Amino acid sequence: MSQPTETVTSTVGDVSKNSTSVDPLQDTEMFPQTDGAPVEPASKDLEGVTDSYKAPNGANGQPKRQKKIAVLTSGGDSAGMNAAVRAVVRQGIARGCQTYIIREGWEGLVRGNNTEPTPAATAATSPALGPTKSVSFSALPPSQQLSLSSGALDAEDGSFPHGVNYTDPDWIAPLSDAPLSFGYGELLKDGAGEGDIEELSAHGAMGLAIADKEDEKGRSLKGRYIVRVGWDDVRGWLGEGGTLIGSSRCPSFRTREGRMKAAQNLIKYGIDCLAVCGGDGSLTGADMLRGEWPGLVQELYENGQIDDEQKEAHAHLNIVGLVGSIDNDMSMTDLTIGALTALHRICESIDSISSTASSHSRAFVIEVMGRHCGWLALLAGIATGADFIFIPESPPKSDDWETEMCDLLKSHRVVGKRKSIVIVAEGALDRNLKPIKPDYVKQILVDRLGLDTRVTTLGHTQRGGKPCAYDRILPILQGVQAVQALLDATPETPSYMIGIQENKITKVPLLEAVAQTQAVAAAIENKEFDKAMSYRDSEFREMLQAFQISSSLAASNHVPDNKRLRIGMIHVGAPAGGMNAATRQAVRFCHNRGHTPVAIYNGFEGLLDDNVSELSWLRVDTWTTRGGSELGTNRTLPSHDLGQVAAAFQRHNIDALLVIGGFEAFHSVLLLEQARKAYPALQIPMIHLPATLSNNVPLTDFSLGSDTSLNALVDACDAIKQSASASRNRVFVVETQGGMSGYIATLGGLAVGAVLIYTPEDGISLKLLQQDVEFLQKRYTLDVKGKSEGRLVIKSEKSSHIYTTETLTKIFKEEGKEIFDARSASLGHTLQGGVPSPLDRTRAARLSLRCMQFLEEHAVPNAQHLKGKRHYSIDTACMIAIRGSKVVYANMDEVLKVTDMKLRRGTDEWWADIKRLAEVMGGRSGLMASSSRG
Ligand SMILES: Nc1ncnc2c1ncn2[C@@H]1O[C@H](COP(=O)(O)OP(=O)(O)OP(=O)(O)O)[C@@H](O)[C@H]1O
Ligand SMILES: O=P(O)(O)OC[C@H]1O[C@](O)(CO)[C@@H](O)[C@@H]1O
Ligand SMILES: [Mg+2]
Repeated sequence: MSQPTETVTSTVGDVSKNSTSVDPLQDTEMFPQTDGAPVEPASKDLEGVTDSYKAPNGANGQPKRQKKIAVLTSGGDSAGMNAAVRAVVRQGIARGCQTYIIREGWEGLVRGNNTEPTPAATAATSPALGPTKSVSFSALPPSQQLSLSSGALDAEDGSFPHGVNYTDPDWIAPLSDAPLSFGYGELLKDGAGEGDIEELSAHGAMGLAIADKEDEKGRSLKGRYIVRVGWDDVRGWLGEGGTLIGSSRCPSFRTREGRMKAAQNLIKYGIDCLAVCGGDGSLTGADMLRGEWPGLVQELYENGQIDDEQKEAHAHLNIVGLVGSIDNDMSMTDLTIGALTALHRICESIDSISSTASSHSRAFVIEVMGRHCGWLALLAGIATGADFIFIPESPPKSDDWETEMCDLLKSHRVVGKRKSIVIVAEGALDRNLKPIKPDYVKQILVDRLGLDTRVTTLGHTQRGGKPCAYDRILPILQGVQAVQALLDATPETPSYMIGIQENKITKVPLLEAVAQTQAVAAAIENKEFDKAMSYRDSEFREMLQAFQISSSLAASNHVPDNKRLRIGMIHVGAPAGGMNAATRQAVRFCHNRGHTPVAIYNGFEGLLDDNVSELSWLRVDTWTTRGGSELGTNRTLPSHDLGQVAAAFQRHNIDALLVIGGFEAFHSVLLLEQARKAYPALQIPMIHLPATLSNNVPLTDFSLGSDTSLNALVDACDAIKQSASASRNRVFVVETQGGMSGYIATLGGLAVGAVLIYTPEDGISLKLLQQDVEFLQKRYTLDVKGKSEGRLVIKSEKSSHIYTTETLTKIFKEEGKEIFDARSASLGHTLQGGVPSPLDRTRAARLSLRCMQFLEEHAVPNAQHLKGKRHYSIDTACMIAIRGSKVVYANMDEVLKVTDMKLRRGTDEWWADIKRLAEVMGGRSGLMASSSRG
């Protein structure tokens, strides 16, 4: 990973100069100053913080400072920010740090705390431990309190796989050593902000009633922006939309004076590590604060606002960025926290609009968010099968885009399409940088095509609502790595931004990511659109290509007649979300290139019955949104009758084969490849596109359908947890599908905050059950009486033959005694999901396009007439796989090497370590860790 260059530094420098002029519309002052008073001189008194922890001694016998980590959310809110805050807080505590939240983004940091906490608020609650337990970290070896190396850093490209080493028992700080709650969590969750209990009380009984609701102990957040939090303060936050700690656009932080106040407040509270979750602007601000830090500290010292000790202790500030923004506009990461949830909201809306559009044969012009980035519009276009999109990075090709658009929509109408959907990104531009606005687009459609057209602006509905599964998992994985990056930071290391590339959590220098993001905007401003696209990640470019191919009916891309292929498409195994979207993209590719898409219905059984036909462009139009399998699928393998399968390929002149499905689909390609020698008709290129909710296909990190399934699980578990919480003291054992793979249980468990997860990989033993019961008893005992949270235990269906879901539930019920109760729920086939998730739809389109390109590259036309004259190497019978940060084609030999054919799963499941992480985040590891080791 290259370090930021000087040019990059000067780019950022320019931004800071320009940014002193604040756009009043962008940065509305949200919070009137409460007293207008300047921030008081910093004192070392840790106002409102009760734990008088004994810092352990360092090597020289002097007390060591315990790390203090604060987290804030800034810029436009996005779903998943709460999960990020929860992850930073819990991971920070698990690593022996003190944790703080900063309310209202940079604004809160500039303001600091103007009020003292009420006496009640100073009492940290940890019922079993007494109200103000001192935190004794002397029990921990010193190495655990400061920089712990992940050991998993991939030196090659500066990124690391998912793991901090969760399996190391010494890694985790005992949870019982720290106060579980400081009491503010519930207030924040209930939406309390600047309430003023005294003032409300002055308004009589009504006021009191409201005040009572805010906090029965008289706690208030008024004037308090830097708030100490404990483990339980962030409980129940995973499923909440927006950001519970508040966000803002803060004009004063754009000024040095504002950042000076922020620095003073950080020092005042002894905070030396800061995690910032926000968009490009917020992270630019973070980078500026870190860059200016030495100067700010010096100035505070010279002004007498901090003393020698503080100056020395705060010579460096460690900052890490988590990218939270629905726009997905940050460079050097594939996805930002919240972008996928916004895509969920958009797809829900456009799916609904589509049915009414079709009923009335109407056109709809839909505006989606994205000030400078077309990701939402592009992905929504693919996921919903829209006809035309406008995005800032890639404006329509011609200056006369009106004609370009009308021609395309007309071509769709000519083949019989009843509806027309045009998606316009908020920041859409033409090639001359003139904004393209929905009303104008509508007028064109009415005037030129005579279409009955409506405009819908989705607005802030896109930013709201509960996070999808991925926007819970991603912020947890990234939040954990953010804490790691903070603990690993030295004065010499740059500030990092935690990102993701395909399925690999990465850390990249913040400065570089910010500079590249700004370079996209600059390229657009300079009308260098190719350059702007080149700065977006490769996924973005492939998605655009997939969209263009799927919506164009032009013959201009047709290959010459003698290169045209008949490409077979078949579904094998159980249905999975995204199978139909993948097939649609494959069919559209064929039409775009002049090939013939040949559908094989009902799997290999159907092939033997000659249940085969060609698919038209229009026939697959609505398939993006359809769950299940439109072709029909079953588990029959070609080995059922290999000879007849080969004969059928010959009869139908199949030149190449796309196989979409799970483990059986992989097995089918393997069998077909192995039979190539015996049957010349099988001498065709073939590719497997993994699709199964179990995600048990070896080698690939993800199969289509697994995201849909996780979302179905999350929805169900949210409802179950609500019931469990309402009934108090209740544990729910939730059974998931997944065959011999614990993927759904593990990732689902992480996403819903399950306290225990059982998988076939790890199995269940009596000893484990005893420990788990002990943990549950401990955990419920620590809850504030009458306020117990419902807790979830996720059990994969094949975790144990003996300890079935029913048995487990009975054991928990019996052993819970008066402390907790137990119930069970089995999710069964609901996990196949209804409507496929946007991630599965778009991933399907992208991977399917790659598969078709692979087949086109390797196939020869009229394969069946060249019997015996062709010999394909094993490299032409492949699986397309997402592997770490890459999409790869792996031949059957390569796949076999990492396959356990008996257990029908991979031998190197990338997520194995995530179960340990889920145990950390659910509290089991910390609570069961001994505080007496040393
Ligand atoms: N150049 C800058 N210098 C200092 N602070 C900045 C700078 N740019 C932004 N900030 C701070 O970050 C805040 C949020 O920035 P912005 O409004 O650009 O949103 P964002 O973080 O990009 O998120 P999103 O675009 O997703 O809404 C600003 O109000 C300001 O306080
Ligand atoms: O909520 P606000 O402050 O009006 O900001 C809206 C903007 O924020 C975003 O949602 C995120 O940057 C943009 O897509 C949108 O233009
Ligand atoms: Mg932004």
